[in-house]
Amino acid sequence: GLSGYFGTKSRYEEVNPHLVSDPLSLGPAAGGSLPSSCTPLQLRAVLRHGTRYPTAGQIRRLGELHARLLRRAAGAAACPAAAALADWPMWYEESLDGRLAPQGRRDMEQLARRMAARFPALFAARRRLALASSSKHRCLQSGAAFRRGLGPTLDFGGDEVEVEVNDSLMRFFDHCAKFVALVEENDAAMCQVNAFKEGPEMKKVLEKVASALCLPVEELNADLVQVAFLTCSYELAIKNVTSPWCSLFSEEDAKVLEYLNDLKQYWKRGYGYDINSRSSCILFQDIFQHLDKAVEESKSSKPISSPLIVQVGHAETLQPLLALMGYFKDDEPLLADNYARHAQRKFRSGRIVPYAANLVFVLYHCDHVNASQEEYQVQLLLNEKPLSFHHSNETTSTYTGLKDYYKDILENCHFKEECQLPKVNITAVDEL
Ligand SMILES: O=P(O)(O)O[C@@H]1[C@@H](OP(=O)(O)O)[C@H](OP(=O)(O)O)[C@H](O)[C@H](OP(=O)(O)O)[C@H]1OP(=O)(O)O
Repeated sequence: GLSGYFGTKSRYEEVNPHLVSDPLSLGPAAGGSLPSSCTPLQLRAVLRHGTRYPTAGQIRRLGELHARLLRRAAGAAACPAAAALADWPMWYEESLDGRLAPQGRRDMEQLARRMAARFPALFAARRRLALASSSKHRCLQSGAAFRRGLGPTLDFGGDEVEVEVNDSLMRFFDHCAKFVALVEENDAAMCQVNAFKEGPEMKKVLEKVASALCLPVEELNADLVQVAFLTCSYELAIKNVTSPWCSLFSEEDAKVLEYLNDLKQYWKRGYGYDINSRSSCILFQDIFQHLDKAVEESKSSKPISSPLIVQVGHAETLQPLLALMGYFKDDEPLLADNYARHAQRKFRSGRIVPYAANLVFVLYHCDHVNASQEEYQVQLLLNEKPLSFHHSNETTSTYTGLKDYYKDILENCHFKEECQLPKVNITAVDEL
């Protein structure tokens, strides 16, 4: 099927297929677990919102393409694919603009229930849950759904869904002037993405789609073909149906369109430019400040003030953070002209940040089993699967070992300085 190639529009089930038959299953047991003398002290989760509707811009494009097919279908010659799509009811309205879909609420409720089942001691009654979110509607709604998923038996301080808006941590990219000016608002920054849209792989896809739709190829462009592919992904994620839009694409085409989406993620949120990941150091440091605090409290036998911290953001919250930490980095950059060389790449956004993606830091306190064992240990889970630490290749690390590995970021990455616009007016991409 095509569903493995939907990039950031992938269902969470793509990375955890066992959830299809049982949404509450914890899946295969993760290796490398800690001894029973270790108890979790703090859990910090950074989530992407659940399944959402397309953004207004994409809905507008889809409307345009659909209208074109309607006009085409009114013409003389028979063209079955175009006729089928002209008949397809265009039900997306611009007002849906990236809002959380009902499936997105379920994504979050179920994720919360699995997390609680995985860490029963932390999610026990009367533990404090600090819940924060980006100001976007889909994230606030995701936060509320997550909390609802924890259910009435867990007492997190009454019924009111208190989700704190925290854009400085969840939308740090908006507040980073250097990122906004040099990447977000700089057309030249996306030159690899734009070059790929005009390149030979996309040209082939365009010609195939144009021929299936009996349209002159000049009437199509990469953005319209991409929206057709996106619609296939949205219909599956939101409505769980295989839409007629999917029939326009083969698996080969899907791989090309996945690469197009990954190129955007790479240059806007990943390794493409340093500022993409550096802008997230404010979030990275916040995570370690809270871990530090929990260690201090534990050392002085105080109750942990924030045992559970859950924050809901975007693909563009998680992806830069993972890049800052060095995950999913290929030897070669993703470029318009090295599609073929990247068939086995690590950077596949559908595997990293599907809907409801989650990165979880768990801090443990371990009673001394022997003198050499460190008291504080950490585990990292991405989409509920252990991530190996780069410094050890293991799935658990001593807290001091982890801090030592990221010492430079923790000490020398300052959001304000990193995000300051350079005094000279640079917009050339090679100077970024
Ligand atoms: O779906 P698109 O192409 O409109 O892009 C989304 C962005 O919309 P925009 O291009 O600014 O209109 C959208 O931007 P806003 O937050 O709406 O400003 C997000 O960046 C979204 O990521 P996520 O789904 O919230 O994790 C973006 O989605 P992904 O690129 O993460 O799939």
